[in-house]
Amino acid sequence: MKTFEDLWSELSEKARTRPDGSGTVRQLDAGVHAIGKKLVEEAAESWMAAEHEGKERAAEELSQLLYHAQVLMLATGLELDDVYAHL
Ligand SMILES: N=c1c2ncn([C@@H]3O[C@H](COP(=O)(O)OP(=O)(O)OP(=O)(O)O)[C@@H](O)[C@H]3O)c2ncn1[C@@H]1O[C@H](COP(=O)(O)O)[C@@H](O)[C@H]1O
Repeated sequence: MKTFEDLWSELSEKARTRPDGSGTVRQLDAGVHAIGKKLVEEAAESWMAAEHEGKERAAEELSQLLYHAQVLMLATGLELDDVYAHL
């Protein structure tokens, strides 16, 4: 099973090597504003799923929220430790 740190390594590598067909590269090219909107959308979908759609759907939406949080971190030039420092 993939962890948060595993995903971070994978996305960092995608950002560095920019492989064809990567959705992450597409999102990074779209910029912070577009990524931020996607993050908010996934947050709302996570909330709705948790309140109305059950645990499995909530887990699915929350995984997408975590993904988009990492994309925003990459777009902003943040490292995991920069965020972990505030936990
Ligand atoms: N975990 C994720 C992940 N979670 C969410 N998403 C993106 O978020 C979208 C979900 O948004 P929605 O629910 O709104 O679905 P949608 O409306 O079809 O999304 P849109 O594409 O229209 O924005 C998906 O379509 C993906 O674009 C993800 N995209 C990629 N990953 C993982 O990231 C890694 C790198 O992916 P690539 O960069 O695509 O190679 C791989 O391990 C992937 O599994």
